[in-house]
Amino acid sequence: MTLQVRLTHRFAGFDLDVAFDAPPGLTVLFGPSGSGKTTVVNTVAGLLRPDAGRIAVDDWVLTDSALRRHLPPHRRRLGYVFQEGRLFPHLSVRQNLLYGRWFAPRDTTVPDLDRVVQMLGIDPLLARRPGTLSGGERSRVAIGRALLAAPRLILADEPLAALDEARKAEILPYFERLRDESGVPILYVSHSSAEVARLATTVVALRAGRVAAIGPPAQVLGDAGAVGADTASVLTAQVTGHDADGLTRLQTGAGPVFVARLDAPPGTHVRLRVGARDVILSRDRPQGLSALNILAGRIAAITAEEGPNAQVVLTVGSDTLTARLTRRSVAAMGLAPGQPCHAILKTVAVAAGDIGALHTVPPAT
Ligand SMILES: Nc1ncnc2c1ncn2[C@@H]1O[C@H](COP(=O)(O)OP(=O)(O)OP(=O)(O)O)[C@@H](O)[C@H]1O
Repeated sequence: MTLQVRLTHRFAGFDLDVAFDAPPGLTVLFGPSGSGKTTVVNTVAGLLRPDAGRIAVDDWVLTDSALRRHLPPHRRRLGYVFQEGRLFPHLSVRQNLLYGRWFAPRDTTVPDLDRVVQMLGIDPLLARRPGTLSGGERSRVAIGRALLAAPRLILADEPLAALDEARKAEILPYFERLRDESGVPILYVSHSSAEVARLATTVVALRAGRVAAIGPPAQVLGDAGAVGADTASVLTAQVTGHDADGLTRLQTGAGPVFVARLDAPPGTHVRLRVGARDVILSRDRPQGLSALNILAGRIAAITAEEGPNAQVVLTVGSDTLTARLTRRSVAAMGLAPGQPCHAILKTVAVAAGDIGALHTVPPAT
């Protein structure tokens, strides 16, 4: 199933004109405050009727201004996951989950409650009321409720924004499962490039009401025109072992990388996020540095930014790595496309772990 969005809408002082497809998997709408993310989501949800446009999931048309079709929100077959879950406080977790089913049409196969409960690890919570749950537990219940409505599309509007880092880390794997197992496109709004690197199958970067870039996270996060100062790279790697001093060894296409111990067995595939500001370049292989993570690559492109900085894009193995440095440094080092170069990574974040085979939730039809 693919969500197709084409829409134009004008508010006083704001002009939205976007077109994108969200294929199966998780599509992040990513952009700064005021770029139009919520307006797009509200239009897809049916809460806002756009001036013009067409929104469809395959041939299920939600909005088509030319046909004057605009389905009301409750007939759109959407599952919602909001900040804090927005659960009903007077109902138990079980009743909240079953509430989702009311929205599933009679002729659809609703995912099995037990399977969803197992997938989200919420079995011990079923008899409790939302008021007694942690923020992360509430989010998991909200994901379950959305799935049990047998939706054709899941909308998640900054679902982690209200959670602290520890709770975010707890809930992210469940969004990965949802992405990998629900079979339903997920449209996910976020400000956070870390969430994009970890979760996105596709990124739609919005800027001032327009699509600035669309593509896989490695491509869009490396595009300064699309994501501004937050440029980052996504590298693919595989866990090769755990060392006695508490570090985990990973193999990238351009050499080994060490990170703080990762709770994942050898062979696990992970995505690494490296901010462009966290990369230092050296023409020669540096010696005597405290940095552990040094990758050998080749300069693919150098782009001047506005102001004193430039972006240098390296090919490292089959990935690309972007470094931000001053134009003065680029000139002083005599950097040019095609040259071999070493990248010293000051900080490496593990963005996503392979979570292995899990109980499959049958796709909603
Ligand atoms: N009902 C409305 N009437 C007038 N202007 C609106 C309305 N809703 C949104 N806007 C304007 O449209 C622009 C885009 O807003 P929107 O909420 O879609 O941005 P956003 O990317 O979701 O921002 P944030 O990340 O802060 O939630 C803003 O300039 C906002 O002020």
